[in-house]
Amino acid sequence: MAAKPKLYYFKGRGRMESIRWLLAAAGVEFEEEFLETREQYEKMQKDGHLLFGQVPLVEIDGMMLTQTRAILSYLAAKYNLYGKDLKERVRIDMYADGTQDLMMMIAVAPFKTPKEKEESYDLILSRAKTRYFPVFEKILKDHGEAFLVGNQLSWADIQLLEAILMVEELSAPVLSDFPLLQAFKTRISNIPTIKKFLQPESQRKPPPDGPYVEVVRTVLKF
Ligand SMILES: N[C@@H](CCC(=O)N[C@@H](CS)C(=O)NCC(=O)O)C(=O)O
Repeated sequence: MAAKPKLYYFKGRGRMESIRWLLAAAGVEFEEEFLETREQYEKMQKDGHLLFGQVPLVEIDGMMLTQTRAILSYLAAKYNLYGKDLKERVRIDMYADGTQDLMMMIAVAPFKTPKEKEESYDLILSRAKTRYFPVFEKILKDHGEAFLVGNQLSWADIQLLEAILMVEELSAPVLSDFPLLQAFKTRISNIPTIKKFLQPESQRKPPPDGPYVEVVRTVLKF
């Protein structure tokens, strides 16, 4: 049996969380090593596994992979979550890049000053409601299927659910004007592997708190 993928990152969401989501949705078990000290990070640098000196790092199929998007597209292809042809694939890429942009705005906000943080959250909610959610509502309407692309689950669906839940943590309810997205959320949340990942005991990480922000600052020295 192939070794389980191993994820090297902080004990929090950041750039690794979408990778955790994709593996979990694919029903793949994974191990994690958490970065907690500067020494650990320096050792990883010395070992030469961090291509550009950065995490996420994922050990899988005999490879040490970095660069979040490269890792996500490898996993999407490997676990049949990347459409049936190039045209589906490029739409999945567009949708996943869009939700990733929105989620990165949320991920960096806790590292800002309280005033900047407040402004960021206002901007995120406005972007979610006026830029991203209307687009996905229309895609679901025009496509008329249970999924964003084609007629089977893809990386785009998984990441959109992740993004919706992150925005809802900032201000629920955010989907009242988006009935198709509300139904999509219910539908995708009930896929058994995803339902399992949404349980409290899973490897899904909570929203960042003060101690997490401090660990990241200490390890990365900023
Ligand atoms: N483009 C890279 C960016 C990775 C990145 O910025 N990682 C941060 C932690 S979330 C890091 O390792 N920063 C240390 C540094 O840039 O020196 C990716 O998407 O994986």
